[in-house]
Amino acid sequence: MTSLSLMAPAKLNLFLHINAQRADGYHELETLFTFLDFGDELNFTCTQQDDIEIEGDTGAIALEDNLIYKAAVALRPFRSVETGISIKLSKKLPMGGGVGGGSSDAATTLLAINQLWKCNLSHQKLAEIGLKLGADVPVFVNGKTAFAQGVGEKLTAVNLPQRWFCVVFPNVHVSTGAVFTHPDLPRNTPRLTSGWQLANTNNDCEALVKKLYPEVEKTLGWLLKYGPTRMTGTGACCFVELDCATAAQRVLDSLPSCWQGFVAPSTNISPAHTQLDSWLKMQK
Ligand SMILES: C[C@@](CO)(OP(=O)(O)O)[C@H](O)COP(=O)(O)OP(=O)(O)OC[C@H]1O[C@@H](n2ccc(N)nc2=O)[C@H](O)[C@@H]1O
Ligand SMILES: Nc1ncnc2c1ncn2[C@@H]1O[C@H](COP(=O)(O)OP(=O)(O)O)[C@@H](O)[C@H]1O
Repeated sequence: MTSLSLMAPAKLNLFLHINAQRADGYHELETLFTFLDFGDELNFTCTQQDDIEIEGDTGAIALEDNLIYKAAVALRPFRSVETGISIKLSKKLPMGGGVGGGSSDAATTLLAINQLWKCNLSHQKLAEIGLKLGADVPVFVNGKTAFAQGVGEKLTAVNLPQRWFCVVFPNVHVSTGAVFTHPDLPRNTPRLTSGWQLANTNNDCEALVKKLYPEVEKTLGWLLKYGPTRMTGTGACCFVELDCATAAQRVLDSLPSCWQGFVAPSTNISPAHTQLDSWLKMQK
């Protein structure tokens, strides 16, 4: 049966400004998303049974709560072949880490099953479907480094120079919802009207998350000696930007054993899109 393997890459928020809160509780953001050439691995295979199976590193997440499953269910109405799907997940990204692990898995699932079930949906349509699964899903479906506004769905592609990052996960799970519903979260950063200089930006969630999770504050302090350091999304992952792989690896090698981490280069095009393009060429 036809099969397809794609990465679900990590994302970093190089900055994250919160401008306002909408009536529905979601927040208007301005953020700069970039992808890393590192992430979960998903293998998709069409099956004779008319069901959606997920195996591998699903952790404690129930099938119906898994964003991979939700993405597959969302595409079932558009299926034009009589097959089910079996999905093997190899998890590399920390859950609830601010690197978009769940959202990226969902987006990669939409991209892959759109092909295998011959749904023939545009990426615009997949992004609309993805937005219902999570605010971060559209940027992964779109697959380009982007300045994002709205809740994260209004995307303007940008090209950034490649940088190397060491990303550290201080082993605390930060709930995105808990941060966004916290009374102390700043929600009134003025919108960027004429572009941005990274030096004049920040992550508006950082001060609150440092207060709620001292381990995050410790991680940011430890990384600071190596270079410009920031928390991604609502955390808990923090990153330091470096000039080359060697410098990034040196940071990882000196990481305290109580923390996890990885190093990877940034990429303006999501690896999932690069892999999908190669797969499509081979189908011709
Ligand atoms: C904060 C960001 C920044 O990129 O990333 P993470 O830290 O999650 O990686 C995203 O906006 C997260 O996107 P995502 O992780 O898909 O969040 P969702 O599941 O849509 O929302 C989880 C909860 O976060 C809050 N939320 C999320 C996005 C947003 N623009 N405003 C919000 O208020 C809402 O309370 C929502 O119920
Ligand atoms: N396949 C999945 N991988 C990771 N998290 C998932 C998955 N499916 C559902 N989730 C849930 O989504 C949450 C993380 O969503 P995600 O978009 O990855 O945010 P973050 O960027 O904070 O990791 C996790 O707390 C987890 O409960």
